[in-house]
Amino acid sequence: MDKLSITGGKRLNGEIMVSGAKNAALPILCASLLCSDDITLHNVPALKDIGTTLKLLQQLGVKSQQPQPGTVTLNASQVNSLEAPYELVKTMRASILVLGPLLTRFGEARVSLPGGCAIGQRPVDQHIKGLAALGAEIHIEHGFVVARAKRLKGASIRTDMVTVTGTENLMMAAVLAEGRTVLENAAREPEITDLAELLIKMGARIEGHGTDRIVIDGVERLHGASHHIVADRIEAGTFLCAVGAAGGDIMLRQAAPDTLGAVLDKLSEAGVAIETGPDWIRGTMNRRPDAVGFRTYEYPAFPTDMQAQLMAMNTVAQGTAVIVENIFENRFMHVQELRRMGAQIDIDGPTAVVTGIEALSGATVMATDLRASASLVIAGLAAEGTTTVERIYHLDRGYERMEEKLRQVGADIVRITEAS
Ligand SMILES: CC(=O)N[C@H]1[C@@H](OP(=O)(O)OP(=O)(O)OC[C@H]2O[C@@H](n3ccc(=O)[nH]c3=O)[C@H](O)[C@@H]2O)O[C@H](CO)[C@@H](O)[C@@H]1O
Ligand SMILES: C=C(OP(=O)(O)O)C(=O)O
Repeated sequence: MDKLSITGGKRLNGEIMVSGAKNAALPILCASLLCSDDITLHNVPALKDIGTTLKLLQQLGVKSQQPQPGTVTLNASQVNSLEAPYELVKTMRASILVLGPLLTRFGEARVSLPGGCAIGQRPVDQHIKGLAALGAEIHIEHGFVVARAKRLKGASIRTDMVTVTGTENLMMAAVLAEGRTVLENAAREPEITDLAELLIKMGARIEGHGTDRIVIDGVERLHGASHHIVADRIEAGTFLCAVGAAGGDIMLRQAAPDTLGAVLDKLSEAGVAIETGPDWIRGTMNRRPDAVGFRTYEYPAFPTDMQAQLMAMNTVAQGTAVIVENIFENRFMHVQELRRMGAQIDIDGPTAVVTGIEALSGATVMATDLRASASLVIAGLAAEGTTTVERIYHLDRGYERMEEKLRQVGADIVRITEAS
């Protein structure tokens, strides 16, 4: 299993190209199931989760080609299976995103229930409730969500909480339903907007994406389209936290600063000088950061997917930060690993109190989930001595060549590949 070895204390200086967003690319790949023409996608990041999704789509009968790095063409004219098996779904919860498209286009779908995941229970009851409201006969059978409907019928759906993949699944189901669907309490994440923009290019009639009320008028069929995936705001935010913790001056190219408002505000508050242009963000840090407290909420508030990384920066800040995780009930697993490096963090339920110290000390730590892994890399970059981050397969799910990108800006970081 691969590990990363990081010798901390190097300032980060130079340019990094931001990749396409994992969380936009995953639903968009699944949207290819909605028509029988070619869907061509650009700026698709080379990630393990993308590979898993392509494998799942191939098992369903979708043909895919990658004419050049970052470009994928998908064709779902010969779908021959309507089942997403446990073996693939268990490795990636986003596999649930084939449910809406398969059901609405083919009238049937069997998708394995994703397992309980590291960061929380993450049920899919709202996906099920929404599809039932659209007229699906839907139940759980032998660990699978089994859904059937001759043709879905538009309905008004208000989810009990804001759910990102829930909104995406229901939006994809509604585009081919008969009549109007109104999604109330919809998620407003930029990845929802990116998916809606692709669907509109495919002929869907959608309004209100980017707000909490999305109105979809179903159409008979969709057609081929091409689309450029939006920049990964979480990857960009992760590199900015790294510069906040380790110091330096980095320029992020191909970024989408307008999707990162809450994160850029917090970094500025911590003392990182932030400059932005239409597609770039520059972050400069010449001193120890100031502690910054924050609470995670749905977009446009501070994202849960950045909680661990900003916590890592806070471990070396001046002062004390209070951090509240409101989205997932078990998303502090990086804390005990950060403590191994000397971090002072107390946890009480969803609240973490971080008292900054002058310097962390390198240690061997274990990555437990995707963003926890990123926080350990940030801590390693800021620490004295060498940090070994084990189990980085989590990191490879969501960061494209992270160690190469960091090396490019002067970090001392290497991947150690060992036979498992
Ligand atoms: C592939 C993808 O885009 N993943 C993102 C997506 O995950 P994901 O879409 O799984 O997260 P949700 O927005 O659905 O989850 C929000 C909250 O709602 C709960 N919930 C959700 C659905 C449901 O049917 N029932 C229910 O109780 C969840 O347990 C969680 O507490 O949004 C999360 C919140 O921004 C991010 O951390 C993930 O990176
Ligand atoms: C939690 C995440 O992803 P997923 O929903 O795919 O587990 C993430 O991207 O931080």
